Amino acid sequence: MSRPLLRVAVPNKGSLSESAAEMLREAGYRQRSDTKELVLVDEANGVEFFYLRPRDIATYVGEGTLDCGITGRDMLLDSGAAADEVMPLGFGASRFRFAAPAGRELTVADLQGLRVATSYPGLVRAHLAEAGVEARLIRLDGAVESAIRLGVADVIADVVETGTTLRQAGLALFGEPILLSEAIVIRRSEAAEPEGLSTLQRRLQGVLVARNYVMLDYDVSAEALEHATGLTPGFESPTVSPLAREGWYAVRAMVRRSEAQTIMDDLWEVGARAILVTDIAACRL
Ligand SMILES: Nc1ncnc2c1ncn2[C@@H]1O[C@H](COP(=O)(O)OP(=O)(O)OP(=O)(O)O)[C@@H](O)[C@H]1O
Ligand SMILES: O=P(O)(O)OC[C@H]1O[C@H](OP(=O)(O)OP(=O)(O)O)[C@H](O)[C@@H]1O
Ligand SMILES: [Mg+2]
Repeated sequence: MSRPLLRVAVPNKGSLSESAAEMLREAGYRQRSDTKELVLVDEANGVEFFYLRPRDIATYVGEGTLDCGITGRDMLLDSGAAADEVMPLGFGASRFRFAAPAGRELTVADLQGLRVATSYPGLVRAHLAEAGVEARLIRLDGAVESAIRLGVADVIADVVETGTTLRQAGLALFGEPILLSEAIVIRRSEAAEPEGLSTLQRRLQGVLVARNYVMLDYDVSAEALEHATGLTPGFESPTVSPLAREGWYAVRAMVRRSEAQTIMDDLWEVGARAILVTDIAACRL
């Protein structure tokens, strides 16, 4: 008997869509070749992908019509849907912040009675309630940075990545970040774990590791072995094998890609030689 397909929501447009599809491809799944396709069945991997607006994904997953999905943490929390984050995906990072015309020194307490424009009213309402501030929310679909200049709001709350859009609108940030967001996998709250979700998660985790880690190999003498392996402890522990040459060892360990060059310098200093770095194509840890 064939297993039911895992039904996965993927952003069809916007900031997250390309990176999400790329990550799923790296995890071995088929992805659509035409951006107009709405559904793609990957029979061999037991998954069916539904391409939906990122903002709607939490609703589908929360209602249980789809098993899981990829969306932004900010969108999940804004939606109020009965869905939970199961893993962060390391792309689509942004901050959700208040901004006002540059030079207007404000704090969150000053928002009492002011008009706040945003595309994320759920998120802002919850944040203001926690701060005990009552403001009037003006819900806009996008291009929120224009709301102040056009006279419909006093301040805005919006997604900030580089800050370029804010600066161009003559706005400046104030207050603490409301949220640090990134792309995440979500599933329905308080429901049995969908069959196949743990495989999807392991595959995506494998992509994250392959992206963020490299394999380091080197040769080292018995005297320097302890010092060298201290620099490369690996995940569990490094693989140490004796070399044909008496008193020498080959060591293999995973290290963070961002730290590889510094670790190579340090290994050289303690006497390691033939230090090699190779990419990891895929992994399950
Ligand atoms: N520079 C960015 N601009 C907008 N969203 C970003 C950015 N970087 C990351 N994100 C994340 O992407 C998601 C927003 O996606 P998207 O921009 O596709 O939605 P949207 O603004 O509602 O749609 P659209 O802009 O197509 O109307 C959010 O989770 C957000 O945090
Ligand atoms: O800090 P930055 O790098 O400038 O990026 C943030 C901007 O990008 C997003 O807009 P998007 O392109 O999604 O358009 P939208 O406002 O219509 O959603 C977001 O809403 C900000 O406006
Ligand atoms: Mg947008």
